[in-house]
Amino acid sequence: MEPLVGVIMGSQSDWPTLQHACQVLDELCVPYERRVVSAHRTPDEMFHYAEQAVERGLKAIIAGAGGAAHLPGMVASKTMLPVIGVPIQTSALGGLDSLLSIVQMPGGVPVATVAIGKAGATNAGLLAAQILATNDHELLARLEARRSAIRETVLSKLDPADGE
Ligand SMILES: Nc1c(C(=O)O)ncn1[C@@H]1O[C@H](COP(=O)(O)O)[C@@H](O)[C@H]1O
Repeated sequence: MEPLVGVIMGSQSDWPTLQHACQVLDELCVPYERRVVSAHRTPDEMFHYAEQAVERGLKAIIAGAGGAAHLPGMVASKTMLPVIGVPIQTSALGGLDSLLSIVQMPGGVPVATVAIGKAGATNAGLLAAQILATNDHELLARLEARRSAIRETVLSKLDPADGE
């Protein structure tokens, strides 16, 4: 199946975080591709990737980067696809550097920014799936089932001291 979501990251070292977005897409049977591409280290390839994304059939891009995290914003500047930015946790500044680099886009070029790290990557996968589900009833049903399962888990553990 042709990929509908592009999962890109500034470095292979971001994979432990971005794999959580891919796990969600796998779980929901959303076809995706994954690739390392960097605004800083491979700028020409990054522009090419962003420029070709629509005509290659992608519907959303998840872009993770750490530190001076320019990748999501630069990709967003070169495509009309929705771009979801995932801030990578960093050892120097805890990921606040990544978060602020991604979230503070100038008006006119949006990046949908999620939380730092694993939970953010998971939500990025879900958000991409929810965008696709606006046009896919079966995917919507899978998302609803996943949400119901979360609800059931919480309801089954209402007493926080259960199991002590
Ligand atoms: N923020 C960016 C960009 C970019 O924004 O284009 N390219 C790489 N990086 C980040 O550099 C960090 C360290 O990378 P290395 O581990 O390869 O040194 C990674 O978190 C990556 O996302």
